[in-house]
Amino acid sequence: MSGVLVWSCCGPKEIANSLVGFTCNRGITQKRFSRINFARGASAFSSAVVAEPSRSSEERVYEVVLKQAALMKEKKRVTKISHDLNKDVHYTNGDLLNAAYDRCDEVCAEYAKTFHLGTRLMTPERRKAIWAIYVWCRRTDELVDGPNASHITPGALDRWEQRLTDAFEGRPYDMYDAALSHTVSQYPVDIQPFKDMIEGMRMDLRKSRYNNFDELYLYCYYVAGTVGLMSVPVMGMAPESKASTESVYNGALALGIANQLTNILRDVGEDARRGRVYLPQEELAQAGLSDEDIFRGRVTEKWRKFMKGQIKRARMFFDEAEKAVAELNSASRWPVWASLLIYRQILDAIEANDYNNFTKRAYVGKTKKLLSLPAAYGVTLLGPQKFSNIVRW
Ligand SMILES: CC(C)=CCC/C(C)=C/CC/C(C)=C/CC/C(C)=C/[C@@H]1[C@@H](COP(=O)(O)OP(=O)(O)O)[C@]1(C)CC/C=C(\C)CC/C=C(\C)CCC=C(C)C
Ligand SMILES: [Mn+2]
Repeated sequence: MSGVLVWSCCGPKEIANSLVGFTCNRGITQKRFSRINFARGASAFSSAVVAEPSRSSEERVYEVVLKQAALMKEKKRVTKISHDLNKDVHYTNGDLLNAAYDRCDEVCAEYAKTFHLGTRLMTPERRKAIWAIYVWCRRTDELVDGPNASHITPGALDRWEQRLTDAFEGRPYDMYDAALSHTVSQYPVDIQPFKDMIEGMRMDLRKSRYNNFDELYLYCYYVAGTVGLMSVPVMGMAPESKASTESVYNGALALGIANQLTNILRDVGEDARRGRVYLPQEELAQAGLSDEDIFRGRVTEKWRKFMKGQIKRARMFFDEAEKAVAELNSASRWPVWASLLIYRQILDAIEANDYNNFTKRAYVGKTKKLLSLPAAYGVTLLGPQKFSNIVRW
């Protein structure tokens, strides 16, 4: 557990020290080791740890985190803009830009009602930027998950990436891209997490099994951790925050990972019907389970025990994220708390379904979702500790 604390609370010097510690430890971070041990038991993983002399996914992702945090501190982007976006014809026409953001607003309201409601407390400029990022993410996800998914090739993803670069360089292709183009000209948002999300979609095209948690972690970073990294520069940190920018980025990354792990645990049956098993093969084997058990879809004692470990690990990522939310700009905290509280309840719903995630979909009902909004507001105002002392939840 101490490793987890190191991960989220230390400053750059301690992080650097802990990374040095790693190298001496055959390239395995104490953080990763502790995190996995916490959920699964040390012996189950020691062989995987020794057998992997190269850098772990967490270390590789952590490098991106450091880079993004440095960029936010410098308040500049790496990608060179070919010209001043604010002088560009697209942006001098305020009506067109407003229309572009309005379209993002509509998509967001349609696809993610509660989240959309949650963004209402953000400043108008920030919420428009978050909508633009949301829409780009949603469209990217739809490429591989939507109705045309079977036609999507690596070439199509390459073209999508080229379009992304164009948007970042001030050459938007359509209205939604115009909103994104404007957003990235206003906030220190870097292109790397966006490219990484597309990489996650490529991974989905070529891979349907994950050998171990290290592989799954990388996938989760690509498709969801990236969302956290994209959002922080827009949400902003609280001016009074004493936390390091790196620790806030780590929290944002953790929230993305937690959400994606939850998503995977919720969708085990649905994914299996599409021939996909995201659960780490080595962990399944360690629990005496295999793909066959998943395709058969019977809730056994072995399955329950296995799921308990997986849920525990997802909750650890949520806990890690929680610590960072309070460091965000106060106007941005509400939607983040709301999304955290709602998504975390999916894990409770899996438990309430007696771990039957083969044929029963764990979901958070409308009422619970709506109740999460005032709860999130309460936590935003009081902080999680004081709030839970007042309300038992
Ligand atoms: C306030 C807030 C939540 C802001 C994020 C807004 C945003 C840009 C969301 C984009 C989400 C999106 C469409 C991602 C594409 C890939 C994807 C679908 C990932 C899965 C999301 C869940 O969607 P859903 O349940 O609809 O899944 P299906 O497509 O139906 O399978 C993910 C599980 C991941 C989403 C990840 C986040 C919302 C991470 C949010 C983290 C932050 C906003 C950082 C907060 C900062 C701190 C310091 C904690
Ligand atoms: Mn999806």
